[in-house]
Amino acid sequence: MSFAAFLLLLSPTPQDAPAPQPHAMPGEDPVDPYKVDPHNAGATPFAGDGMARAFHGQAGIRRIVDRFVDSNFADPRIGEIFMNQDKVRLKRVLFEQFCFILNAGCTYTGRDMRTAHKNMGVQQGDMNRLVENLQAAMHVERVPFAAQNRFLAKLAPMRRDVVER
Ligand code: HEM
Repeated sequence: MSFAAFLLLLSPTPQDAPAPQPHAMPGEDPVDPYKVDPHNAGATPFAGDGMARAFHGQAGIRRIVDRFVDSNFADPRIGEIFMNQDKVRLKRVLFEQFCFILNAGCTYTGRDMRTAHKNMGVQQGDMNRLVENLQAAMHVERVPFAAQNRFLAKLAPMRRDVVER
């Protein structure tokens, strides 16, 4: 038997394999189906390439998102909300969202903010803490302060879809 045929034997049959999620990366948990729409990102992108440059392009955005997500998971105040959530997916879609909004050349394929944060019980204090973690990650990447604040101002209105009252 050829090596390729042997591998085929080992692979799960189509009936066993869960339906692949469009856009998902290896290691992600499946999520309930939803419609992919750029509006799901919750904000319109900046014009021009100034913001993308301030964040050091896709590589810089990737570093910020990785650090930001890790700090949220490790956070003594809000880490509990992230516990048992899919970090692989969160890093991917959050990168897409930031990259899309910063006009750095990405499409957002994640869920809308209301659906993504439904029944999570997020309070205003949690949101403040998350913003502090984002500020710290942008600071490490040396994003100029004015650009940090322009970006935070884009995210601020999403509060109404994230925070529960
Ligand atoms: C403007 C503020 C926020 C933005 C832009 C944002 C963005 C996102 C995005 C893009 C996703 C992934 C959506 C998807 O999987 O399709 C997500 C999921 C998540 N967010 Fe946020 N988020 C915000 C605030 C918060 C806050 C304040 C918390 C809690 C302190 C939080 C906790 C989570 C958790 C735990 C998930 C994972 C949900 C899951 O996998 O089912 N988020 N968020």
